[in-house]
Amino acid sequence: MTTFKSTHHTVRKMVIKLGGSTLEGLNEAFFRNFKALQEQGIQLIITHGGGPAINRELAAANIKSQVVNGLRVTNEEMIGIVQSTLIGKVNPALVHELNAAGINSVGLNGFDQTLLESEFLDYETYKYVGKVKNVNVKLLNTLTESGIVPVIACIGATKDGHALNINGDTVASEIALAVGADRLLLVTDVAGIRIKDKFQTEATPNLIKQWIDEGDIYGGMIPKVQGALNCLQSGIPSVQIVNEILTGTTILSEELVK
Ligand SMILES: Nc1ncnc2c1ncn2[C@@H]1O[C@H](COP(=O)(O)OP(=O)(O)O)[C@@H](O)[C@H]1O
Ligand SMILES: CC(=O)N[C@@H](CCC(=O)OP(=O)(O)O)C(=O)O
Repeated sequence: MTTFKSTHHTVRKMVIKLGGSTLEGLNEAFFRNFKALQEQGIQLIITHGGGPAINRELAAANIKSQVVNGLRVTNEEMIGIVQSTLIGKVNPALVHELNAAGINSVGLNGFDQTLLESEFLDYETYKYVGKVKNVNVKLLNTLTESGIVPVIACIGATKDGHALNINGDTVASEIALAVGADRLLLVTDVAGIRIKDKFQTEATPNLIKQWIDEGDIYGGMIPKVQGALNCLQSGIPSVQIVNEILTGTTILSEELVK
């Protein structure tokens, strides 16, 4: 587990991002611990990715994709597949699992009450990839204050109704910032940042910059650490990159909610 900064504080709002790599392996302990956090009065928001599911659907359509700085270059042909996979398949499957475990959840994406108002990030380089301009915090507050967990797919919506592909880690950090979360948890398939075969327990902005420059952090880890830094620099007390599956440990342990 890589902790960017750890202070003892009371957590009231927490954003948990479930990487596509983790979605098929959520276990009973995850749901149990999630409920324990809710019972302590912590308001929870889930965001998710779905990279592996998107890869499968693109392969089935014989489309190859390219990743630049950890972001999938998404052309016009691909955005429809990304949108239908995340909103039509990955999101309802996760919402079903949560509801079946007794966690009241609703599935959302950027179009719902303009939850994620977005713009093109850089059309030349990434095509239909977005950046978040505004988050509908009121909608999220209404749900969380009613004990409902918003489960958000990482699709943004432009003012004129285009769907844009946004990396799941970016959405998670933007939402954490917008709602003023006390903690952001990025759940993935590795137990934190690994540099030359050693997991880093702590990371600083300077080290991260160096690790990216030297190629020790690459691919999907880039938007993760960038999102984490963005949150820390804007005052979110703690961001952690954790792995639920490989370590078999309880990720939502009591230590996290002190
Ligand atoms: N320094 C690093 N430490 C750990 N993982 C890294 C590092 N650099 C790149 N990665 C890659 O990032 C992956 C996690 O990102 P990603 O595949 O996007 O996961 P998720 O679907 O959970 O968002 C790891 O499985 C690993 O292949
Ligand atoms: C722009 C961009 O890179 N979008 C991501 C969205 C899904 C995602 O982030 O999934 P993970 O959480 O599994 O990485 C993609 O197309 O793969």
